[in-house]
Amino acid sequence: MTIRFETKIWTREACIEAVRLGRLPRPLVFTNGVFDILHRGHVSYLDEAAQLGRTLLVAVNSDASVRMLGKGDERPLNSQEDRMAMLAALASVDAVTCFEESTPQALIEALRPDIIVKGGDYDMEVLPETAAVRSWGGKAVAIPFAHDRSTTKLVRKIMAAAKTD
Ligand SMILES: Nc1ncnc2c1ncn2[C@@H]1O[C@H](COP(=O)(O)OP(=O)(O)OP(=O)(O)O)[C@@H](O)[C@H]1O
Ligand SMILES: O=P(O)(O)O[C@@H]1O[C@H]([C@H](O)CO)[C@@H](O)[C@H](O)[C@@H]1O
Repeated sequence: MTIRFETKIWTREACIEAVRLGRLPRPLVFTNGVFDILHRGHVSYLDEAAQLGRTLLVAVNSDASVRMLGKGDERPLNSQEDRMAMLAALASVDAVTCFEESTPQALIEALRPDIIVKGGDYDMEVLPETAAVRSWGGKAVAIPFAHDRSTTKLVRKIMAAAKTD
């Protein structure tokens, strides 16, 4: 049987081509991140991001790219394929792709989204992505950090629970 949400997963090249051909209608909202253990903060933030435009595209750091970010030797816990599948299964997400670099800058420049979004743990004013999106008339939006959730906190909780076993 077909897993319907898997059609939302695009290679980088297919994604760029789909945007060029208007198959991912604008306003195009772009966000990126690791999304290692999906939590309520993520899904609320993605729902808010989707409401800013017509298409929400999520770019996930590849496993090699996550290792460049220094989040810890054990990260990512979930592979890029699994992280992309979890995101594609969400109603708020229209398309998912992956990037190999340590930042999404080159992908953003290729896609030229109308809006880029991060969570409120980022200061959009200092991100290089913000300067890029503004250069073609787009906007950078921070969505308030919500529910006091993070993958790091969940990992700590699991480790603490394992120690008391
Ligand atoms: N609780 C939250 N509320 C709003 N946005 C969030 C929240 N947690 C993460 N985000 C946003 O989701 C995107 C992906 O973040 P990320 O996967 O780094 O989340 P995280 O749970 O904080 O992970 P980690 O603990 O590994 O840093 C980022 O743009 C981040 O700002
Ligand atoms: O999941 P994270 O750690 O929020 O994702 C990172 O975001 C960075 C951000 O866009 C600041 O430039 C990005 O550079 C990094 O590659 C991760 O996607």
